[in-house]
Amino acid sequence: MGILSVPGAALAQDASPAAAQAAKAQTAKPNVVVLATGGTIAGAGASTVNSATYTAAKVPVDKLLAGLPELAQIANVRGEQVFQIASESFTNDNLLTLAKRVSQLAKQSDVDGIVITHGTDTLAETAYFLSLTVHTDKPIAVVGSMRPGTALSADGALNLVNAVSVAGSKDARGKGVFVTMNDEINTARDVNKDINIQTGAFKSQWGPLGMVVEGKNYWFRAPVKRHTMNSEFNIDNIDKLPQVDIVYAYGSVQPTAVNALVDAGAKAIVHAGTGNGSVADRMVKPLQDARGKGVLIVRSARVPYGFVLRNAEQPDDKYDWVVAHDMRPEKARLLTMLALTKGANTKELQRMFWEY
Ligand SMILES: N[C@@H](CCC(=O)O)C(=O)O
Repeated sequence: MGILSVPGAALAQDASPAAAQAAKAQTAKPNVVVLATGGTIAGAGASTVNSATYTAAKVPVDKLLAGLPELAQIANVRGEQVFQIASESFTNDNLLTLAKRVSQLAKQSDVDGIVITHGTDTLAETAYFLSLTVHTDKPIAVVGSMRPGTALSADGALNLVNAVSVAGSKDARGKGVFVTMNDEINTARDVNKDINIQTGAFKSQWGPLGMVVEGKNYWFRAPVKRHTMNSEFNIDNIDKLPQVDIVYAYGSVQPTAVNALVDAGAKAIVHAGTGNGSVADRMVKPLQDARGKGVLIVRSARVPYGFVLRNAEQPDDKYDWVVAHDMRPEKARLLTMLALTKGANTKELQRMFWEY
């Protein structure tokens, strides 16, 4: 018998088995906070056939949660609207504000797990930033959707239910920050948005950690890289992030962007090179000159899979450059910013790219 159909007489008795059972079920459920930041998961289109034409960041978190009574069976859920933006407009300040709030909540004894709803465009960046900076063993699940809730076969509802389920589970503790979309549980470090128009958009080149199906987690692997509790970065001690920018490689590329960024005060430049992080001959000197002025140079690749080898393609030891290992340029930028908050030199930054 459901709690709502318990007769009034039974409710009036403090010690009735039904009331006691309901109270126990309430306390046994995990407490999960949903921090909403916008994106398609809070988007709305003009009609059900608008799967790609819609406005992101429209629906407030309370309305999102109220539309999903299923959540109450999994956890005691409450929402907070942190931002209401499309994620391509996320800034360093947004990252700091969000991570600090996540850290505060994670310290509360009445919070068991945290979900962040987010636009998918930079979702993987935010997830990685949280995994590098929030010291907690409580599960953090970052989630979005590829279709607005108004569309046919909208994916946000199940993605959000799965995120709450993962964030509330004991077996997810200590495994860091997750991206839970399309039934998969991916680790924040490895996952990226690889497709811009399908629901199976998020992929990790090293494979998902597991799957969440009907509220149960099925784990197949665990992250081996440093994250959350084992990170040397702590958002509680970071109030500002230095300027780090990305330079993209392509045929006929010229040093214009590198020079302009150095002049604009970049403290590090991530070079999104071709192939194995290769650098055009005419770009080598400008990058060396930038390094000579104290700017850190990180050699990454615009190729989505594989990884960049040190001293292959370019003599990194000789030039005092760093390689981004398997980090995509936009994630390499995050780790580099955090390294700079600690005054890291190239040796320390390289060590961080191997470890995180
Ligand atoms: N570009 C928007 C919508 C895309 C999405 O959430 O899937 C954003 O990242 O917030």
